Amino acid sequence: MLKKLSFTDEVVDIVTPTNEVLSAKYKRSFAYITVRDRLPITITNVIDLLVRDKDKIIDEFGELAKEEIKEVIGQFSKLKNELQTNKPFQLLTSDGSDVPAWNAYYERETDREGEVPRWFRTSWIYAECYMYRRIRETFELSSSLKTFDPFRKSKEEAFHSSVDAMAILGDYVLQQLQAHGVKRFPSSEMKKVALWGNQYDLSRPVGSELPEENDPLKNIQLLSDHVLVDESEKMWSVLEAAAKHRESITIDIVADNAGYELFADMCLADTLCAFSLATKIRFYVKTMPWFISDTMEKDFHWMRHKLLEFSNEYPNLADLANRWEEHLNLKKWYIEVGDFWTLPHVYSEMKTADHQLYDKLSDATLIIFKGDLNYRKLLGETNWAPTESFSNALQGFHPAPLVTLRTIKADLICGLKPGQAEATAAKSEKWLITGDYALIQFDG
Ligand SMILES: O=P(O)(O)OC[C@@]1(O)O[C@H](CO)[C@@H](O)[C@@H]1O
Ligand SMILES: [Mn+2]
Repeated sequence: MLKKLSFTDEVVDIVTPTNEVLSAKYKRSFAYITVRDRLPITITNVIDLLVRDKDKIIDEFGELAKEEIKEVIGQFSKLKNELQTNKPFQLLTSDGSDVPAWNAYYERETDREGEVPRWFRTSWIYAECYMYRRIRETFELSSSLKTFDPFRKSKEEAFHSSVDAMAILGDYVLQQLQAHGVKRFPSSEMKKVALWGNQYDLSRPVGSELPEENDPLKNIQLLSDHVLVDESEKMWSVLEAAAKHRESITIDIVADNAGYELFADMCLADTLCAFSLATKIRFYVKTMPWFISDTMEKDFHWMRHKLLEFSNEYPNLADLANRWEEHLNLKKWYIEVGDFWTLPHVYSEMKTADHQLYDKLSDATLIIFKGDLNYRKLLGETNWAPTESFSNALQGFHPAPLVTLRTIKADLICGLKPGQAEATAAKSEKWLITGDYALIQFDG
C-alpha cells in the first residue's frame, strides 16, 4: 500500500529561492512559521474571545447570538483543522460584494497551480488573506453576528495603552501647527513618526517588542540608524514642486494599523495640510477586520470620539480630534473604502483587477503606502535580491509617485546597497522580522 503523504512531506527544507514568490512551502521562511504557528494562534484567540466574552456579546448582539456563538466556534475549529492538515481552499459562499473577485482568484490560482490551492503550497499572501476572509465569512453567514469584529477588543486595548505616547506626540504636533508660516515643515520628525508608528501592529512576531521608550520623539532618535533606506527627500521634492506650481495637491495614504499608527498618520496628514504641502488627503482603509489591527472606517471614527473624551486630561488630543473632524466636514479629508485592499491581489495586478481604483490613485500627487503588508503587495510578495531596485520590484505598478513607510516585518526586501543586507544580518540575525529596522523607499 502506498504511504499516505502528510503535508509536511511537501514542504521543502530551504529558504525562499531568489525571485520566487514567498510561500509556506519553504520551511526556512517566515511564511512557513506564520502559517504553521501564527495563523492557528489567531484563530484560537478568536475562539477564546467568543468563549470568554459570550455574555457581553449576547447583550450586544441579541439572544440569537447564544446559539450562533457555538456554531461559529465549531466553524473556527474546523477552519483551524483545515489549515493544520493542509486541506484545499474552498470557494466563498457568502453574499459579500467581494466574493466574485475572491472566487475568480481561486479559479485562476487553481489553473496556475494545476490543483486547488492549499495552505502550505500556495503563496503566503493568498493563504494569509484567505484566513482572514474565512473568519469574516463565518460571521457573515450568521444571522446575529454579521457585523461582529473579533479584533475590536484588541484594537481598543492597544489604543488605550498608547494614549501617553499619543499625548506626547500630540503636544509636539500642535506646537508645529501653531508655528506654520513662521517655521519650516518639520519633515524629518514627521516622516519618522509616521514610519515608526508602523511598529504598533497587533500581529507582531514573537520576540519583537514595542519600544520601551514611551516618548515617540526620543524613540525616533534612538532608531535613527535603523532606517536602511531613506529616500524621503525625493518625496518632499515632489510635494514642494507641486506646492510651487499647482493649487491642488492630493495625497493618498494607504493606511495600515488602527490606534497609535493611525494617530501618527493623521498627525502627518494634518501637518502637511497646515504647511500647504497637501490640499486634499484620502485615507484608504479596510472594509473588514484584517490582519488583526488594520484600520476600518469605524476604527477611524471610534478613535476620533475617544480622543474627544480626553478633553480634561489631554486637551491637545481633543483639539486634534476636533481639527480632524473639521477636515472631514470641509471635505479636505476623505475616508475611502473599497474591496480591493482585502483581496489577495498584489499591486501589479491592480490595473486589471480594479482599474477604477488604479485610475483614482493616478490622480494623486503622491501615494503613501504604510506598513509591511502593503510592502509585500507592492513587491509582488517576491523574494527579490536585496539589491534589486525598488522600481523594478514594483513590476509596472506606478499609478503616481509613491513612497513606502515600512518597518521590516517579513523576509523580503529590495533597494539595498551591495553588502548592506549582510552587514545588517551580522548585527541582528532576525533583522527582517522584528520591526526594528525600517525603509522609506520612493518611486517617482
Ligand atoms: O502590515 P503590518 O501591520 O505592518 O504588518 C503585518 C504583519 O504583522 O503581518 C504579517 C505576518 O502575519 C507580516 O507581513 C507583518 O509582520
Ligand atoms: Mn497591519
